[in-house]
Amino acid sequence: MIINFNQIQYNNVRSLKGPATQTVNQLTFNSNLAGPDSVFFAIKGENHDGHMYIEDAIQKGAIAIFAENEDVVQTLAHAYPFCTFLLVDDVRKSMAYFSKQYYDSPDEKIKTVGVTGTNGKTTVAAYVRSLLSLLGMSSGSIGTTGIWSSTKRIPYKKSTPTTPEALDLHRIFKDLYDLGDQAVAMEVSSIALDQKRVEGIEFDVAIHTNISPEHLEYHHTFENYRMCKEKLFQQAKNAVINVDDEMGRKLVNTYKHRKVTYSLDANAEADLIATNLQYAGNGTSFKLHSHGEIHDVFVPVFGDYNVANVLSAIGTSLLLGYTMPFIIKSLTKLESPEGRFQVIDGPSRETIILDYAHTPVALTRLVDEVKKMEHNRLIVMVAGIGIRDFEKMPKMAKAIEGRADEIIVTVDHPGFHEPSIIVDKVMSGFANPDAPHIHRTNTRREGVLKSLHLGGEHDIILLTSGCINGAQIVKGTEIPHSDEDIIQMYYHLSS
Ligand SMILES: CC(=O)N[C@H]1[C@@H](OP(=O)(O)OP(=O)(O)OC[C@H]2O[C@@H](n3ccc(=O)[nH]c3=O)[C@H](O)[C@@H]2O)O[C@H](CO)[C@@H](O)[C@@H]1O[C@H](C)C(=O)N[C@@H](C)C(=O)N[C@H](CCC(=O)O)C(=O)O
Ligand SMILES: Nc1ncnc2c1ncn2[C@@H]1O[C@H](COP(=O)(O)OP(=O)(O)OP(=O)(O)O)[C@@H](O)[C@H]1O
Repeated sequence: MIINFNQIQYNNVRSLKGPATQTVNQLTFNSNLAGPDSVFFAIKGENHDGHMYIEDAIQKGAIAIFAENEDVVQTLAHAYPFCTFLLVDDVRKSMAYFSKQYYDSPDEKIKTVGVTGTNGKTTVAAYVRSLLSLLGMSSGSIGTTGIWSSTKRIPYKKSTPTTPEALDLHRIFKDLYDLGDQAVAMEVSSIALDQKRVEGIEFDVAIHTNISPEHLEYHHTFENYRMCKEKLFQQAKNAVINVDDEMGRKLVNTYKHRKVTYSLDANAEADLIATNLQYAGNGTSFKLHSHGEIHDVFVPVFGDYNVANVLSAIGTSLLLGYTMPFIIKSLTKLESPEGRFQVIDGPSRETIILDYAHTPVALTRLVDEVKKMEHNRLIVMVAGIGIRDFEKMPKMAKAIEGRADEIIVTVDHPGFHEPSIIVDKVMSGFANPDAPHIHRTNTRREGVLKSLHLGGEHDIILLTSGCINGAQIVKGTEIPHSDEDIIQMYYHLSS
């Protein structure tokens, strides 16, 4: 594509050196991935300064560079006169605006729904994708479980665990639009908001599920974390807000556009309230109170918090113009994401539940819900995540202690850490770490096998936390891993 950099609109270009026009066929922020005719964005990261790799990118064929460092731009523009150099105030911001324009603003051609919150983003994005598609607005989704069109999973190589970098994001929007989808529900992490990955997008709907401490290794303070999440609502035309959450209640006061609020509290002031939640066969039934009317609803999901997540999808559909009777009818066919309260039946009538819960709050609520199901003994596996916040690990142990018959402690994604150090950190949260029903394992595979081994007739085996992209991240490498495969193999071998 021929680009005249003088005609591109981004708000922070300080100067342009070199040719104004170039033929561009690739965007990248990683010099190792630069190829002929690429645009390279020099990002200052936690470990490297992208400015150090500009020459590397040029050697590999980059013909335009976005950079913030004036001295570097001066020197390199002189050395590489065939290359275009754009000096900008904020490379990440420029990357977001440039990517949007490069792909012809695909975010404006489809409805965009952004989901933020400590717990529930993946679940809500999947519910919104499913509900909108059932209502006739074919919708994709973007997040931890991958990139999905309205009909299938699309095998992208992901640049990040949850919210893609801007240049991937706009390509995905374009691909979804080209596939005929009319909407996309995407997880928007606090880190993505901080790193301006969604800058320049005006969301049709922004959803807030809840907030509790998370990612403090990145944001350092809870206040920074909260402020990052709030940014999503400064770029949204409509909002869906959980008022059972403190940040949600504050948002309701500050957010001035159209909004739908939701709650599980019969006494709350909210547009959507679910009461009388009851397990019913393969799902949950409840009464939905909305503006003086009461509706009977059945939805094939488990867990009170998942009913709250369903309310956020209902709110989104209402804001996008659908009517309540149509929505309620469609909810009976709602699809859930994999690994979120995913139930597998074992051969001796054990119930194995795979659930991605990995924050102390999510673990507590998950165990509350699981205990409502009929069972003999409860076996719970918890995993410290090496690439996440170490401070939350002991709190995960506290959330489980005294609530399960057997506890297996293991590791997810050790990263560059020694697995036993991560296990020690989780163990430090138990009042009695030497109790005979608490077991240590150093890999997720061992943890799953130990849990299955301890399970018997009518037991529930709850395997928490999980994989990113079907893999365990070990020393920077993705090692393929699937709990489901291990479960299948275990029962096959022992039968
Ligand atoms: C911790 C963190 O914020 N990491 C992000 C950060 O990387 P970094 O600061 O380590 O980058 P760096 O290694 O210092 O390098 C700086 C720049 O130099 C470039 N470089 C480096 C070396 C080289 O040879 N050539 C080169 O061009 C790098 O490509 C990069 O652009 O900047 C990169 C470029 O923007 C991001 O892709 C990267 O996300 C990584 C992949 C990541 O794992 N992020 C996680 C923490 C994340 O974003 N998580 C959230 C939430 C997940 C959840 O749901 O809980 C998410 O949305 O995924
Ligand atoms: N609304 C909710 N409130 C509390 N806990 C929830 C809620 N929704 C889901 N959970 C719990 O949190 C776990 C993770 O859910 P989900 O993957 O949807 O969250 P997430 O925000 O996408 O997390 P991540 O970004 O780490 O993937 C679920 O498996 C469940 O145990």
